[in-house]
Parts: sequence; structure tokens; C-alpha cells
Amino acid sequence: MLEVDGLVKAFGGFRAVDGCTLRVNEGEILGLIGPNGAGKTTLFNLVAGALQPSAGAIRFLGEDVTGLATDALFHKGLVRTFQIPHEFHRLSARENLMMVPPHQPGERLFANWLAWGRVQRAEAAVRKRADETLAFLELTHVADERAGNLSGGQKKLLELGRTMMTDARLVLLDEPAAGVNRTLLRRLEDKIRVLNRERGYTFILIEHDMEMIEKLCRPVVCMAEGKVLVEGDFRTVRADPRVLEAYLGETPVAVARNAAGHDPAVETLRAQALPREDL
Ligand SMILES: Nc1ncnc2c1ncn2[C@@H]1O[C@H](COP(=O)(O)OP(=O)(O)OP(=O)(O)O)[C@@H](O)[C@H]1O
Repeated sequence: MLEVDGLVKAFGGFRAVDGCTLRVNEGEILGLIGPNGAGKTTLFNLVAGALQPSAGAIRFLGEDVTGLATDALFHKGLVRTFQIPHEFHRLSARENLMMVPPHQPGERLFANWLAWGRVQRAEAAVRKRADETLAFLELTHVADERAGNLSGGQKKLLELGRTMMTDARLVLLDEPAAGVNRTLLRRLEDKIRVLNRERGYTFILIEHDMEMIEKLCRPVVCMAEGKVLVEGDFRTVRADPRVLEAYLGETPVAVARNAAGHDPAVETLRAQALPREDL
């Protein structure tokens, strides 16, 4: 579904993405992990058309989409969510969803005068889809609430809902678990799973929450220094010494020594870098 080949993004002399090659097959939930600064979000920005690559190629559904802008990709079914939700905070949750579908007839002044009935029918259809989306996400009770007043988890669910207002094929989720409480996190995981299994969405998910990665993602790709370091199922990636080395910035020998308990500082670092003993 998505083929990324030798992708590079340079900021001045620094390569945030440095020859990244990656495949995503239809139906997968691919987990993208890696230490801070590995280039994950920059890769998302390149794939979603928010940044122009310095080199390399991106193909989506067999078509070369390198350098296409976000809205062109959106129309092809490639959409993304943000680490920090981008809601219109003064609009209600429902209105936020209703804003998503492009080219609504009511957006054109003359259509409002000349084809009032058509505008009304189109708006009713979008409203129905928004209400179905809110029901799916179990957010009906906050449909009329200002989006700015929603909790962090509800905003993340609403972000997911925005992707459901389009005919998305590939959804890029940037840290969906960040700032979400445990209860809403379980719901978010369930909804991602249902969208994947029952509605045919393919996902790439950037996440530092290894529990979520383990539950949802196959395959898992670990990036470091702008490149794919290791790819495989969660257990394989977790067991790979290069992954621990990338997270801790240690040589394999030092990691092995510290794993034997010689340096309590590294144990602390490991606990901080890799929450809940996951890696
Ligand atoms: N616009 C920019 N200009 C200069 N450097 C940038 C820019 N955007 C990102 N970088 C740098 O590129 C590197 C990769 O950043 P990126 O945000 O892609 O990493 P990440 O893997 O998503 O990290 P995190 O897990 O912390 O979100 C970082 O060193 C970052 O400072």
C-alpha cells in the first residue's frame, strides 16, 4: 500500500530522515517506535505531504505521490492525526467532524441561494455521518460540547473521528496514547482495532507506549538516526540489542554489562526511556 524508498529530509546540514526505506501492506497496523529525535514525526510529515523530501520516493497504492501536498493525499485516502490534537476549540465536537469533508455545497455562496435544498440535504448527510462517528467513538454525550473543553483522551478520539469523516485507506496516528487516561486508552485501542479489522483501515502508529504497540501492532519498525534500524514482530524487535542500544545510546557491550546490574543509573535510564519494562 505504501512504499517509501531512500527517503531523506535535510534541515540545513542535518538529516532528520536519512535514507529511510519502508513498506506498509494493506490491512496492517504498523507500529513505528524509536528514541526521541529518531525521525518518526518527520517521516510522517513527509508521507502526509506536510514536508517536501530532499531525496527519495513515496508510492501510495501504486502511484508515485512524492512531494504531493496534504490535501491531494487526503483525497487519495491518506490522512494523519497529530500528537497534539488540532481541534477547532470553539466549535462543538460534532461541528469539528462536520468540517472535515471537503467541497461541501454550502461552502459556496451562490449554492446557498440557488440550490438551498441540495445544500440542506448535503449538510444533513454530513451531520448523520458525524453523529454515527460520535456514536462509534462513544462520544455522543459530548456532541454539542465545545471541543476545547474535552479531555485529552476525548480529543484524541475526536482526532480519530476526523479520519472517519473521509474515506480513509491509510491513517497515520502520531502518538495516539499521549496524554490519554487508561480508560480512554483502552477505548482508543478498541476503536483502532475495529477500524482495522472491520472497516479495512490500514494504520501506521507512532507510539512510545509499548503496551499499546505490543497489543495492536504487527509489524513493529524501530527507527534510529533517520533510518529503519530493525523490523519484525514486537518480541523480535524488543529482543534486538540494537534497539536497546538506540534507546539508551549505549554500545551492546555496555548494555549487556549494565543489564547484569553493574550500573544503577542505566537501570533508571532504561526505566525512563522504555516505560513499563517493555523493551
Ligand atoms: N523543522 C525542523 N528544523 C530543524 N530540525 C528539525 C525540524 N524538525 C525536526 N527536526 C529535528 O529532526 C530530528 C527528528 O525529529 P522528529 O520530530 O522527526 O523525531 P521523532 O522521532 O518524532 O521524536 P519524538 O519521539 O521525540 O517525537 C530531531 O533532532 C529534530 O530536532
